Amino acid sequence: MLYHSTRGGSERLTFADALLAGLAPDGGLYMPESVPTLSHDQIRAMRGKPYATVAFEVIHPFVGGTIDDDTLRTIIDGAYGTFRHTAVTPLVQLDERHLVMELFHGRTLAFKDVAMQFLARAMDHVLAERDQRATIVGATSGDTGGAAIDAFLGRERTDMFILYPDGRVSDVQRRQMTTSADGNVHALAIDGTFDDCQRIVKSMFTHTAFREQVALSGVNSINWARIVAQIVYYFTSAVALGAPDRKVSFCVPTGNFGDILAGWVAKQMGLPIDRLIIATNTNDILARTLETGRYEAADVVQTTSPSMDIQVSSNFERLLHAAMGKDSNALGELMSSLKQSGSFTVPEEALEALRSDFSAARAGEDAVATTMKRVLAEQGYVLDPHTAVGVAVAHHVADEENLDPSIPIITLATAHPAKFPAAVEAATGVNPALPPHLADLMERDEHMDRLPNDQKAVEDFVVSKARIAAGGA
Ligand SMILES: Cc1ncc(COP(=O)(O)O)c(C=O)c1O
Ligand SMILES: N[C@@H](CCOP(=O)(O)O)C(=O)O
Repeated sequence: MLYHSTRGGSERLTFADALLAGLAPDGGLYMPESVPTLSHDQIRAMRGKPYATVAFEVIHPFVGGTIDDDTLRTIIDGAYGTFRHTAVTPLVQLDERHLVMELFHGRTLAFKDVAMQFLARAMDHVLAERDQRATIVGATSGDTGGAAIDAFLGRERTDMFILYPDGRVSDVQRRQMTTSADGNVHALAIDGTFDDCQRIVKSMFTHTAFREQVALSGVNSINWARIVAQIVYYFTSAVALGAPDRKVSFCVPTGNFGDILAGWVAKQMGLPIDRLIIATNTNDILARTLETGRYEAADVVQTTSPSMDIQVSSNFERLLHAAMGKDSNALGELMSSLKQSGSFTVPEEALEALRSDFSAARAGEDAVATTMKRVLAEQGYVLDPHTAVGVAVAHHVADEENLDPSIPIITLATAHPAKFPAAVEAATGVNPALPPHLADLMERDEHMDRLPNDQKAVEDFVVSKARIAAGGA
């Protein structure tokens, strides 16, 4: 199993190399040369198995032997042993047709924990095996940062720098990043949006001298290993509802397009998924793209679902690459157009391919608040605002597109309501409590560095702090 860049660079990497590399030097994202498939018998046999067992079966073919089987099992067991629910990602029925899959039982209360706990252990293993160090730089709109800092806590082979948009994350999210006891972790408040943070991080990967000087690595969903670990819960949830003998649809609160891309890969692997529904908040670039064929960035609007306040969805490039028949040159032209003019037009054939798998809609702020209130009143269940975007869109698309009512729709519950208490309380009157391990979060001391929205300033900071740049072993 080898990986290549969406932009067509000639290098072919193993899973372990792609894991450390993060983003390709040509600015593209790594993709497997082919997607492994699972037969219906293999999928059926997943029923009733523990999450970690299914995780091994799904992840194993992508790893291609670059991590030995016993170590891979240990990594997976360790990762999912950190979850507070034995099912890891349990399903909750909202009504006859709609369910939510709770992805927030990990240490930082967001779906990012599912993949990050795997990624940190896998990366640590590969670095130890090679006796190497790495400098991790990541961009976050709130959740990836906290999850990465927690998962890499105390790992001696990495220094971590997390860029977040100053003033645009919730207090709980910020404190999960700024109260780490680990001296190798740096929370950087950037004077800009998440898109600015992500642009800086991605440009660092194409700055060869810097990349090599600090042995740059990434933990955002531009790293293929993140996607792989996120594929697993599509399988566990679908088989719990009768797959492969029954189809399931998924509705995914979407920003950087990593989570829903994992669902699309699950479908390529043979999981019978009916619709993949992209749910956006007011920052609705993906919903507009599916409707009009124009990918057109607008100014980011701050919403009550801040982790989805994103315009440039990195993983959309992976989907476009497949939808355009892996034509890296044509894809490269679209990406240049995006860089120069902030927009591009999806070729007609590719658009048709996207529409055959995906539906999309947006939920504005009123719909989000109304959905939180309604679901509490009708089902006694408290949604976080991101999940509420998903539930609102799932209902809307089911009605609008007249979807087959016998096919259940699972909305991914991507965060715990306690991460966004102000928005939840304003909509429902309920003030959700943090779990015991975070009970003193709001009293802990905070440490962060404020930096301008400028790649050079961030690179200089990283070089001045990263132990590898100072010749650390
Ligand atoms: C709570 C929450 N929901 C949804 C999303 C969107 O996920 P993705 O970026 O994978 O599309 C994010 C951030 O990525 C998030 O933190
Ligand atoms: N919503 C994310 C944005 C980054 O997403 P990633 O999945 O690419 O790491 C966040 O909360 O940071």
